[in-house]
Amino acid sequence: MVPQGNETDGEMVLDTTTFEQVQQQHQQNKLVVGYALTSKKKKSFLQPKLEVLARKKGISFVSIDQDKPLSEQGPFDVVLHKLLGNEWHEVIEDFEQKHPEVTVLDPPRAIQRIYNRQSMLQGIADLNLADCDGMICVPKQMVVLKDTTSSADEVAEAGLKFPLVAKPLLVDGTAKSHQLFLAYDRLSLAELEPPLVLQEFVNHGGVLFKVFVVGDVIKVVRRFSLPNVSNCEKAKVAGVFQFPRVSSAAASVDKSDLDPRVAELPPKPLLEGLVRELRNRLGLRLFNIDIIREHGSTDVFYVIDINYFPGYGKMPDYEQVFIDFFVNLAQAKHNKRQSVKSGIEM
Ligand SMILES: Nc1ncnc2c1ncn2[C@@H]1O[C@H](COP(=O)(O)OP(=O)(O)OP(=O)(O)O)[C@@H](O)[C@H]1O
Ligand SMILES: O=P(O)(O)O[C@H]1[C@H](OP(=O)(O)O)[C@@H](OP(=O)(O)O)[C@@H](O)[C@@H](O)[C@@H]1OP(=O)(O)O
Ligand SMILES: [Mg+2]
Ligand SMILES: [Mg+2]
Repeated sequence: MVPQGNETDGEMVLDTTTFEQVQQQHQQNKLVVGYALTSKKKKSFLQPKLEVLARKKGISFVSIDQDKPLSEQGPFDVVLHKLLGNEWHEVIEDFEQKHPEVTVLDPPRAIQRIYNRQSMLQGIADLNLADCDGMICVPKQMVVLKDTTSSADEVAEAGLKFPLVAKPLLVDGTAKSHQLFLAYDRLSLAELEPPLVLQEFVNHGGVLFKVFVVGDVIKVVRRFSLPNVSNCEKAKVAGVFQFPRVSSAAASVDKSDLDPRVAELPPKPLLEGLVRELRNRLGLRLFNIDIIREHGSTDVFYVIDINYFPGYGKMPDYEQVFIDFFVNLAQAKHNKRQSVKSGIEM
């Protein structure tokens, strides 16, 4: 039996499958996906439509009990996880080592790399994307670990131009790690709280492209972003200003309301090349990339952010995309088992 969704205090509860039932499903060659997600993520991702489609394909979602040893639960074919804290990553890492037969989405070490806004973007500017109909850059940036007062000189030495976006260095899932500021001048840097990265603000016409990745599948949506900063504004304004979180709004932007030069999606070959390279380099299968087009250009793009297991509930058709993804995982596992078996029989 596949777990049934119940509404309790507005929250989906999907953990009614018993240990015996999980074992039974596993023996019947079905795919069992163990999940360890924050309640917010559980609610946005494990929606009823996903559950219905999954049930039809013999895929079941089973809640992982964080208070019990992971190895004593399941057996799982896939472990899907996004929780706060390093402790959890240690648990998953240990589990991965002991259970190489289980697909862990995704490996903690790979996730940790993009939870740091410095290592997140490292290497992107050097990717080999020739013949991909465009150019991928990253904004110039530097890390400030302690004293923001002395960082004004370092900013000048590094050749960074104001205004600068100040972003908390570590993304730890808290609201604070998404609290960004725009600093217009040297003096204002003293008001910022390290550790952070200071990144050049790139004018991009107020539209951002969210590129969602699920295994081999790529889906792009447009979101509103911050407007351009004019030269006049740069000359007149001083101080630091907190960013509104415009780009994580639930709704995508309608293309018809925008200047076509701004709204045009990045070329498909460029996105495919970028995602292929990033998937391999980062070792992640579930992530999204925030990309902006340099204002006035048609083919120069900047990667400004990468997120692990982002808000897929906002990706069109995410339910079917995930079902296909899981079905392919099950098929690949089956093929592997068969080839091992025939190897033994030969
Ligand atoms: N270098 C930049 N130049 C121009 N705009 C930027 C830049 N960096 C960030 N922004 C704007 O600020 C928003 C938030 O920045 P960023 O995506 O890095 O933060 P975040 O907290 O990781 O966001 P998310 O909710 O996507 O995880 C971007 O979506 C974009 O609108
Ligand atoms: O809040 P949403 O569900 O939309 O998802 C957001 C997600 O929050 P959640 O993982 O707690 O859900 C964020 O994760 P943390 O960095 O805070 O870990 C980050 O990935 C955002 O970029 C996602 O928004 P998106 O960029 O996809 O619009
Ligand atoms: Mg972002
Ligand atoms: Mg982010």
